[in-house]
Amino acid sequence: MAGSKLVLEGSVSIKCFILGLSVVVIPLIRTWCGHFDWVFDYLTETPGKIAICINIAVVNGLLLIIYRGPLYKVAVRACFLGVTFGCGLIVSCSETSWTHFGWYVDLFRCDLSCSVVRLIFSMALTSDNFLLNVSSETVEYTLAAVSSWVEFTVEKLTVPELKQLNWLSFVGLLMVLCGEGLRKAAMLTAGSNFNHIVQNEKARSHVLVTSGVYSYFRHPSYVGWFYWSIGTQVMLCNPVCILGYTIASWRFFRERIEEEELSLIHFFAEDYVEYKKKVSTGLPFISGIRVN
Ligand SMILES: C[S@@+](CC[C@H](N)C(=O)[O-])C[C@H]1O[C@@H](n2cnc3c(N)ncnc32)[C@H](O)[C@@H]1O
Repeated sequence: MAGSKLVLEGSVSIKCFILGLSVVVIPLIRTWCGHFDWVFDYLTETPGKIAICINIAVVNGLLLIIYRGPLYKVAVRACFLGVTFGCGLIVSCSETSWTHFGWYVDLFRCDLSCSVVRLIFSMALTSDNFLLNVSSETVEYTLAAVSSWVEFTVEKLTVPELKQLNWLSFVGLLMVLCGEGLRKAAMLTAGSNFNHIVQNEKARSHVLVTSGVYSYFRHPSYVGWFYWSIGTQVMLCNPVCILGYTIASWRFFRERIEEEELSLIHFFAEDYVEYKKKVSTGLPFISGIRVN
């Protein structure tokens, strides 16, 4: 029963993501008749904006007719991710000084819309998995994202040359891709033992994972996430947010690791203590919970 719900929600989210992504067709139709470099201009011109608004309204109307209740929530979120991913793609492919911002939007969307990967892990694919629900952590996440957009825009207008450091943006892109790769590798390795909410009670099926990426770092997904978040700001050449994200993520993971390791020692006792002795957390200056 739960399995069929999972497959249904998974297929709805994929279909709606693609439906939202259809936004890329609008400037492409015009591009086939003209030059590519005005694709971005088209997005910012009034006819382009109207065409995109009409596209979104039509798609949303379709979703309202087709889906009801919780399935509509899944559909509308997946579609929203598709639309923003599509807009990011258009900006990334255009000859504009906003290209790096387009990369950022797409990589950010990729992270949020990893419903396909989550399907592989057989996790419950509810609207929670899009990480767009309002919880205190999501508010902080949104604040962090908004401050990076504000910094990017302000500096782009006041010190535009700072946003043209292509080599730095490539370093950031590399950090984002490697971080995301490590995080996904951790999820794949841990399988059903990987839970987005730190567990306080041990499930019967929960076993200690020490192989694969877990043999290099005790917290590979947090290592990946840490460098992914800083990488997004390096990519945007945002000096203030690079510092802010580094401090905020470091403090967040230090606390989270201590909380998580307390439960893990409770669950696996000596086995975890032994594992802790052999493998480091992977995060700079974070050693995890102290064991006497
Ligand atoms: C979001 S996952 C993060 C896992 C790990 N901290 C990482 O960075 O890859 C959190 C869940 O993973 C579980 N967990 C963490 N390390 C584990 C391990 N080595 N083996 C099995 N479960 C683990 C914790 O009990 C927690 O519920």
